[in-house]
Parts: sequence; structure tokens; C-alpha cells
Amino acid sequence: MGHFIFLLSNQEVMDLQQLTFIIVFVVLISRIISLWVVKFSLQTETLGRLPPGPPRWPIVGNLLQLGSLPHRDLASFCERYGPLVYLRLGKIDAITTNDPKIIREILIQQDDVFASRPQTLAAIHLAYNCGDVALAPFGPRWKWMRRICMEQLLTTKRLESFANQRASEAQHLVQDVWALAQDEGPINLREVLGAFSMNNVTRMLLGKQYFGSGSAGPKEALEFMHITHELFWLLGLIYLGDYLPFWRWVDPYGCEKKMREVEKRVDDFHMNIIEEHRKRKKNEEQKDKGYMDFVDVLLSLTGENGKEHMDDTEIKALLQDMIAAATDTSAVTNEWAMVEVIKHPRVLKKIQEELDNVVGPDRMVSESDLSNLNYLRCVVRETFRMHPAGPFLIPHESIRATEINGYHIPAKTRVFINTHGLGRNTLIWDDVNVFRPERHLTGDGSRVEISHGDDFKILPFSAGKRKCPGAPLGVTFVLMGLARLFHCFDWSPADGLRCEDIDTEEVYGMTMPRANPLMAVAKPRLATHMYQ
Ligand code: HEM
Repeated sequence: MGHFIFLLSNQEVMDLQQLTFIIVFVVLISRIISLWVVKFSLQTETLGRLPPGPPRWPIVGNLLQLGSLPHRDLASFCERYGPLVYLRLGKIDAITTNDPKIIREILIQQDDVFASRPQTLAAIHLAYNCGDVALAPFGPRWKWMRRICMEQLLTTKRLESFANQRASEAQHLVQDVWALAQDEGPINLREVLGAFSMNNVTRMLLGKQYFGSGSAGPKEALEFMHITHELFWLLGLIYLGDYLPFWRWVDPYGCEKKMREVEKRVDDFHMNIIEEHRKRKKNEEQKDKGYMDFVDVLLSLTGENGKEHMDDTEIKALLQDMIAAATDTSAVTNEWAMVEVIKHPRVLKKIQEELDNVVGPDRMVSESDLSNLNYLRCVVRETFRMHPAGPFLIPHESIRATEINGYHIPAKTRVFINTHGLGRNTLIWDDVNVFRPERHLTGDGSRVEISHGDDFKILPFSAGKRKCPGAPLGVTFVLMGLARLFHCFDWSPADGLRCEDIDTEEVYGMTMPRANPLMAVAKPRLATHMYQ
């Protein structure tokens, strides 16, 4: 060999070195690929076939095939590969579906297998090390926390005790819009609806109103708004560090640093609220039980396993969940409903006809009217079909390996139930992109249900063990906000835009808002004294 090289020119030696390098590289790569294929076929033989899915790259898997609207990407995979699709996201196994039968299999038939949550970095940093309800893995701690929600905080009796506060917030909403409507200019409905939803939630949770005349003070209100926005943004992020461990070493956009910063500010904020309540409790030696806010209730409960009190961390984790789960979901849904209704004046007219029949012009809508507003209920159902607040619910995770439709699903598979894809699935809905509330009317005139029915064709609040425990309250927030706004005002698009030109572009997140805040013009339609 040395002799052979001796006969070659310098250039030829270089060529040979390059050639050797290329051969070694090709051999190495083919060895890696063959090992990968062997591992894959061994896995297939021993464990069964994985569901079909798009081809994937080594290391990153299918991550590069997801863009800024991942719910739309996953829906297109389902169109191409079938109702149950397997994806490899970095080191994580994942499945996705937009099919009612498979969703029912996951959430009902195999509920005990799929009732867990992935331990993402956001859940670790922003939900007290997964010590809350919404992001906690399935287990005794989650069961205990969820029981507190169901048996102490969100009971019918407790929610009734806040009925007057909700009524006064509904009246604030009307008064706010009326004041803004006086100069006939455009109104930012995102701000108005956000304040309505935030006030409803903070009055019930913390005994405080952050927007309007009873505001807890501009500095505290601003801090609250700021940290909740950052929290939502970080919770909604698909953070690559969860899928590719090496990404965490680099963290090029400083996401984990941001999570730790927000964690600290949110924690300080909650701690202040708890201290304030403790002081107040000492001073007043507790008030009439009927008016306890959620913090009062949590401070009065015994802890897990016979402890005298709940830990502060447990209280903070629950408060955090309630704020995150209750405010944005209803505000985003209300904004989407307003977008679609203003875009379709025919629908606005029908809603107002119903309101005029059921309520009339001489009084305001009350909560007892909401079950009689069947057309408005169809409008909310249609809004959930086209714009579900949680496009992937909150992702579930399988506790152990199982099978769906004969396919192997490994343990710890992340589950993306695509509710956006479900509402636009052409196999179960016709004219999927047309906003048509009438499609939900029941033939016999009975009350239209807003959460899912037996057919699982929409799924705004999920089903099974992890279903939303605040659904009845969420429905009340949404229906009440819309009923008041449509009863009291006529609506048209801002800036001379034609109704049909209002855009419905969304941005992806934990909840999925319209890309731009909705601006619209309101014209009072009741007698002036009704707004005072
Ligand atoms: C329109 C309003 C609302 C919508 C659309 C909504 C939707 C949802 C969805 C899709 C989930 C995830 C379910 C799953 O992963 O399977 C969820 C979970 C949850 N929601 Fe809601 N929600 C709303 C209002 C509320 C309210 C008002 C509260 C409480 C005051 C609340 C508390 C929760 C909690 C604690 C969870 C976590 C449940 C668990 O993991 O065990 N939600 N919600």
C-alpha cells in the first residue's frame, strides 16, 4: 500500500484521502441506518406495528414538519395517513387523531391508560413542579387536588354564592361598552372581553376586581395582567428542549431562563395574595361562609393525609390553575363568537330576535334566561366547532403500553387530540369552513348541549377523567357575555370594512386566539336608562 501511494502525485494523494473519507462516512451512515432499521423491525416484531405516519429523520424525527400552526399540520397528516397517526418528536413518541371513534377510545374506553400528562419543562417551572391539577401526572396527588376542585371550589352551591358578583360584572360589561360607544368609534373587543373574564375570575378566586371602578389599584392590576400573559405564552409554547435534550444546553432563545423568571414573579404575586387573606382572616375572624372567595376556602381546608392545613405551594398551584384555565378560555371563545357573528349579520339578526322574544327590551338578560336561548347556544357550539379554545386539549400521556385499532402505542406516548381538526373533519361535517349555527339545532326543539354529546363530534371541554371541571361555569361566562352584548348593542365592523372581509386568522397557543384583536363599532339598541 505504501508503495502504491508512493507512485501517486500530491493531488492524487489528496483525492485518495477524500475518497477514503467519503467511503468511511458512507459505511458509517449505512451502518447507523441498518442498525436503526433492525431496531425498528425488532420493535415491530416484538411489540406490534406502530400507527402509520409521515417519514421521519434520525434524531429530530418529525419535528421539522411542524410549522407555526401545528394543529393544521397534524390535521393534514390525518388526511394523508388515516385517523390515527404516529409521530416521533425528537426523543418522544406521539400520536394524533381528529376522529370521533378514536377520541372516544382514548378518553373513555382507555381512560385509565391515557389520563396522565407529560412532565414538560413548562409544567415543572410554571405549575409548581407539576403539583397542580391541570398539568399533574395521573396519581394520588392529582386525585386529591382534583377532588378539592370538584368538592370545594366548583360545587353548584359555591358557584351560586358568586351569582351576584357575576351579575354585577355583566352590568359592568354593558356599561363599559356603552361608554365606549358614545363616540361611535371602534372598540377593542379583546380588551373589553378580557377584562370581563378576568374580573369574573379574580373576584371569585381572590376577592378582587382588577378592571373598572373597584380596581385593586393600577400597579397590582398591571402586574397581574403582565404575568398572566407571560404565563399563557410560556405554557402554550412547543419548547424544543422537551423533545431534544441537547437543545436545553444551548437554549438559544432563553426560554428556560424566562420560565424561571416568570415562575418567581407569579410565585411572589400568589404569596402576597395569600398573606393578605391571612391578615384579613385574623382581623375579621372570618366572615359569613357564603361569601368566602377561593383563597379563603383553600386556607380553611385540612391538608393531604390528615395535615392541619394545605401547604402554601398547594394553594398557589391551585390558584394558578384556576386563573390559567378560566380566564383566557372564555375570553378567547367570546372574541371568536363576536368575530363570526359580526361577519354574518344574518346570524346577529336571529340572535337578537331570540333575545327580544325571551328577554324583551325592558330588562337585562339574567342567568336563568341562558337555558332558553337555544339559537345563541347553537352559536356558541358552532364557535367551539370552528375555534376550540384548546386546539389539542391539554396534551395527555399514556401511562403504559397499549393498542388502538390493532396498532402498538408505547408507554409515555404523548397524545395530541386535535379538536380543531375534529371540527373541520370533512368525513363528519359538511361545509367545514362555513359558520352555520343552525346545524346544531335539535329536531324536537329541546335544549342544545354545548359540551360534547355521545357522538364526540365536538369536544370543547374534553371527556373522561381529565375533562374540564369548570365547564358549567365556563359556559355561563361565555353565554352571559355574548347575550348581554347582542341584546344591548348592534354591531358592525370597524373602519368601513365589509362584514365578509373580517379575517379569521388564528395564532397557535395553549388557547388559540384570533391573530389580531377584533375592533368593532357598537350602537346601543335599548332605552338609555337601561345602561345606567
Ligand atoms: C369556555 C371556558 C373553558 C373551556 C373551553 C375549557 C376547556 C378545557 C379543556 C379543553 C381542558 C383540558 C381537558 C383535557 O386535557 O382532557 C380543561 C381542563 C381544565 N379546566 Fe377548563 N375550560 C374552560 C373553563 C374553565 C373554568 C371556568 C375553570 C375553573 C374555574 C376550568 C378549570 C379547568 C381545570 C382545573 C382543568 C384541568 C383538569 C385536569 O387536568 O384534571 N376551566 N378545560
